[in-house]
Formats: sequence, C-alpha cells, structure tokens
Amino acid sequence: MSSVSEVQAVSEYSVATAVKVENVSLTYRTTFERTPTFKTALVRLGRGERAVKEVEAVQDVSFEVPHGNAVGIIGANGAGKSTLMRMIAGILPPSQGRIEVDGRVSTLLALGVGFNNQLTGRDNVILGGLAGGLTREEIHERYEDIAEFAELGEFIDMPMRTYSSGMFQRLAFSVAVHMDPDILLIDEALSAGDATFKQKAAAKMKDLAANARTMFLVSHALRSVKDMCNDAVWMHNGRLMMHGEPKEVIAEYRKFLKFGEDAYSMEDF
Ligand SMILES: Nc1ncnc2c1ncn2[C@@H]1O[C@H](COP(=O)(O)OP(=O)(O)OP(=O)(O)O)[C@@H](O)[C@H]1O
Repeated sequence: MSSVSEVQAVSEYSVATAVKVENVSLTYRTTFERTPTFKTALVRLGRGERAVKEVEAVQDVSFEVPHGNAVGIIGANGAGKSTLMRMIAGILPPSQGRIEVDGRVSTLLALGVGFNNQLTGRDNVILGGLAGGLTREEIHERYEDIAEFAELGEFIDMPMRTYSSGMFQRLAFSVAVHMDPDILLIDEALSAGDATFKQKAAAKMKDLAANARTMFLVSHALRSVKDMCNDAVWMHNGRLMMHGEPKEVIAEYRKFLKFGEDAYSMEDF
C-alpha cells in the first residue's frame, strides 16, 4: 500500500491530467532558541528540550490541472504559493495528502537554485542540464540555444559570482525553458530583469504553453497572470481560495484586497 504523503510520477493515471493535488498540507517545523538566558538554556538542555515553531504553510489544498494549461498562482505574501510549487516540484514532500505529476518537471524556483557561483555560466549550464536529466549529448546540442537566449556575451565564460541578478536570472530562465519540460514551474521569474528580457521570457512561456506544455507561474504581477495564463489558483494563509478563469479569480482577489483600479494598474509592469 502506498503511503499518504508522497509525490509520484504517474503515466497511467489520466492522460489529460498533468498535476493532481489531493488534500495536500505542509507544516514547517522549525526549532529555535528564544534568546535564551543562561538559566533557561541550562534548564532546557537538562530536559533535552528545544522550542519548536510550527507553520501550517499549506492546508488541505486540492485541485487538478490538465496538460497544456498555463496556471497563475496568486496570493499575498506568505500565502503558501512557493511551498505549493516546491511540493509539485518534488523538492518538499507534503505532510499530508498526495501530489501526482505526469511528466518531466523543470523548475525555476527561487531563481538559480542549484547554480554554483564559483563556476562559469557555461559549467553551470552543463551541471544544470545533467541535474535536469539531460544527457551530455543533449546538453551539447542545446548549449548554443541556451547561451544565445540568455544573451550574456562573454560573461558566459566568467564565474557566476560576477553576474548581476538580472544576468543570473536570464541564465536560470534559459536553462529551465530549454530542458524540454512537460511541466515548467516558474516562481517570480519576471520580477527582476530588464523590460526586453521580460518580453522575451513572456513570449517563450506562451510558446511553451501553446505547445501543450503545462506551466505554473507564481507572480504578484496580476497583469502577467492575466496575459499569460488560462487558469489561476488563489492562495491565502495556506488555503485555496479559488481556482478557475484568471479574469474571475483576479477580480475576486482584487475585491478581497479592496484594490482600486489605480492600485491594480500600478502594481503591474
Ligand atoms: N523553510 C521554512 N521554514 C519555516 N517556515 C517557512 C519556510 N518557508 C516558508 N515558511 C512559512 O510558510 C508560509 C508560506 O510561505 P511561502 O513562501 O510558501 O509563501 P508565498 O505565498 O510564496 O509568499 P511570498 O509571496 O512572500 O513569496 C509563511 O508563513 C512562511 O513564513
């Protein structure tokens, strides 16, 4: 019998479903010291105790996403959006419930995680490709496209610690989209980087979604969710508030935040 807390790849489950999230919860447990005095530290140590803080980051969330959908994940700070994405990516196992994913996932979470700053962009492309499951030949074939898309010029052969955050982001985005993923997860990819690259990135994502690839985009820029997504999930305090058409979900989210028209257009790029 399979356990209730797992992320698994399924191929026979349903051809139409790319991602199924079923009653998923995640609780972070963090041990910490509340600036202990010498006395409390001794007492705790004596009892083998540590203070534990629990955060219910995602609570009983369920939804299904068919292949080919571009899903915008919206919600206030701390709503649980990134946690949900990490679980879909298989980086964090749910505390409860299950997530079924059909296909190969490529992630652009917390941009460039996995890159080694001491190595050159070129070496990181190779490492990133291998980590993403490509063979050396496949990476070799795609290398020029990745480098060209990132537009780093000769910086591609410089250590990544010399990159600006925008350059870092362009390379991370380029690697993720060239992995030929079935499911692409992007967390705030459009928040930094210059206007030209944002447009190019948006066009590339539309391209992927048009080719029946599934995409998740976590963003505070409601306009980009409206423009690029045909599906939306609104999270608040770890709970799923609404799942549906981006236009409707965004309208409800705005009502909830009591945003006026002006605030809305100012928040977007
Ligand atoms: N590693 C962690 N350990 C403990 N608590 C965490 C950890 N990561 C996130 N949290 C907590 O879980 C909750 C959800 O965080 P999460 O990052 O998923 O929210 P988010 O919707 O992505 O927020 P934002 O829009 O600010 O990026 C928050 O209360 C956060 O403080």
